[in-house]
Parts: sequence; structure tokens; C-alpha cells
Amino acid sequence: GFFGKFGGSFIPPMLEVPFAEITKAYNDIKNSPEFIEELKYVRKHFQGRPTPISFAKNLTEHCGGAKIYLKREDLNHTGAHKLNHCMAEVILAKHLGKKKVIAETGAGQHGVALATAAAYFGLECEIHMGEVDVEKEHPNVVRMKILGAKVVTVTDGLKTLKEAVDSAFGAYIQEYEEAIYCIGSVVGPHPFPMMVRDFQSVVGFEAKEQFKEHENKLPDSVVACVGGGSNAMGIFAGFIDDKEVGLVGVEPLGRGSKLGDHAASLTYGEEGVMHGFNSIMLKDKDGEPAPVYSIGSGIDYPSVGPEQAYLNETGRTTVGLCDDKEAVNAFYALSQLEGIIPALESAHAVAYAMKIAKTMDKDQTILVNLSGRGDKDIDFVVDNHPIP
Ligand SMILES: CC/C=C(/N=C/c1c(COP(=O)(O)O)cnc(C)c1O)C(=O)O
Repeated sequence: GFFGKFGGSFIPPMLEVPFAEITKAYNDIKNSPEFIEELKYVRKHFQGRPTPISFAKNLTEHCGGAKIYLKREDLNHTGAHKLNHCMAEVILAKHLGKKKVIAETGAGQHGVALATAAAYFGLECEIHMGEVDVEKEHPNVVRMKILGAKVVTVTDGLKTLKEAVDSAFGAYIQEYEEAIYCIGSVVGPHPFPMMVRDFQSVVGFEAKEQFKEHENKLPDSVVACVGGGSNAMGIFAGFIDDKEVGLVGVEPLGRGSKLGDHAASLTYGEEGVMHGFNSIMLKDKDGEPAPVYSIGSGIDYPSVGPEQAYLNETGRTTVGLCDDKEAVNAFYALSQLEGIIPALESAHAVAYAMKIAKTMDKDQTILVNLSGRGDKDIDFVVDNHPIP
């Protein structure tokens, strides 16, 4: 369960057996024809996969350099990439005879996706969400409830994503016999980072084939925003062995580089264990997870997936930065130039692509993982950042 020195499973002894069960069940089903067939079926007939790759012609001309392509995970059912792992996590939960799934959510996309998968497969769903995010991503809270999920509002600490994970894990520990934790990204104790990356890899495999239909070659750069790292690992999966393809994870610089004003874990963090895994995390002076901030509720997380940390340390991936202002600018630019309203998280990847496109030749190409749509963000953005 390690990626170099990163990853592992730092969990209380009482969870050793439940996590061993999850790991065994996953290893049992991941190559079984039934699991593969069921996942293929729900992806095609329920999620609406494959999602297209769109050439952002107007955005490309606006930037005046490399051609920008978008992998449209905003068109995946529920409006983000999250359903790719939630459907698989709930199939695994059923295989383990679980009655209930528990998770955290920040942007509410993972919460909506898990509630959707739980409704589809007939399981109970409990989502923990920071009070700040309950307010800010209100449309997604309403969707979770309509879908039959119980939403637990978390009022500890900063009342955002990190606290939602703490709270959800605490609830899971109380009922790990009949429930399973369905984590929202490539984070957490082994086997979660591996499992979620496997479940998201469909995005990268689709994208590699689709991109060659557009350009008859591979992209020069693949760009994705990084919160925990699941949408990035998913699209990177299709290109990881093609060394000529640059892989860029974009971290949120929020209000600036002062600790507490951003969530750029790989850029400013150091090695440390939190939420059951060793990775590169932002620490306060006591070595605890530092306060973090981003305009994107799904990327304000003080650590990052262990595989992401490993790929960055070995130089296979590089890190880009995007602050709130650039993200809002990209949110409006993509909307007004391409007719696509992106999630604020995804807007970080779009903003970075816009930045590097200008420095690249017109025959070069950038593929952005457009991880989600911005419906959840429209009131917050318009209320705080007037439409240009
Ligand atoms: C699990 C906590 C993260 C959430 N969302 C993260 C997110 C992210 C960042 O998550 P990762 O892909 O795992 O880095 C990117 N794009 C969209 C549309 C997102 O909603 C959530 O709760 O919905």
C-alpha cells in the first residue's frame, strides 16, 4: 500500500480487520468478469460514458497559443468525475454485504455522487459536510437530501473539508460492521488511494483514444486541478507511460502563499501522516494539519494523495499554481467563450492551461480534465465576483 515512502495505512488497531476485509474484497473482485461487466454497464447506461473531449476553439484563440482541449467530466452524471469512483465503491460495499455507506464531502459533488450510487444500488447513505460548505454549496446539499442521503453538518474547526473527513471517519468507526467508508479522493489509508485511482482511470484511458481521434498524436501537456488528486490521477492514468506527455497538477494558491491562505500541499508542504496515510501535507507549528483555504470547496485539503506525492518526487508530474482571482477569471472566461460553466475547482486547471497556452506554439496541445460543472457555484461566484 505504499508509493515509495508515501501511502500506507496508519489506522487504529480496531480497524485493521475491517480494512483487511476491504482490501481482500477489492482484490477479489477487481479482475472478476462480473465486476468489470457491471461497472461497464452502469458507466454506459447510467453515467452516460464515455464523456467527450471538446476542442475549446474560442478559448484557444483568446489565449493565442497552444490548442486547449477539455475532457468533459462535467457531462458525467451528477456533474463531476466523482461518480466514476462512487458507483464502484458502492458495488464493493454490496459485495461486502454492507447496508450503509459513509463519506465526507467538500464541494458536495462527492456527496451527491455517493448519494446517487447509494440510491441506484439501494443502500443507506450518510454524508458529513462542513457548515461553511453546507452554506456555500447549498444546491448540492438539497440534491443529496432529495436523493435520500442523511447530511451531517460539521461545526468543528474551519468547518470545511478536513473536518468533514474527521467527522465521517469518527462515524464510520462507530459502525464499521454494517457500514463502509467510501472516500472521495485518492487519499486515506490503503487500499483507498489505489482503489479510487483505479476507478478514475477510465477517464484517462478514454481520453487517450479520443485525443488521438482529434489530433493523431498525444497531447504535449495534461492539466488537472489537485485537491486530494483523484481527477488528476484518473486522467494521468492514460498517459503515465508516455514520458513525452507532461502531467501537471494544479494546486490552489487561494489568497496567497501565507500558511492558511492556500491549500498548495505539494508546493509548500512537508512529509507527514494525516487521515491514515503518509504524504506531503501542510503543517502548523505543532505539526498538526495547518488551516487551509481555497475558493474551491473541493480542493481546500491540507494533504494530497500519496501517489501524487510520489509522482511529483520522482519528477513524472509537475505542480502548477492558480489563485482565487485566476480561477474566477477562468470561470467566467470558459463560460463566456465556450458556453461551459466550470466548477470552481476545475476552473483552476482551466486558468493554468490559459497561462501556459500563451507560452506555447500554436501546433502544441493541452488536455485539461474539466472535472465538474459550476452549477453548485453560480450564486456564490456572482454574489462575490460581479459578472464581467
Ligand atoms: C471529497 C472531497 C472533494 C470534493 N470535490 C472535489 C473536486 C475536485 C478535487 O478533488 P480531486 O479530483 O480528488 O483532487 C475537483 N473537481 C471537482 C468538480 C470537485 O468537486 C467533494 O466533496 O465534492
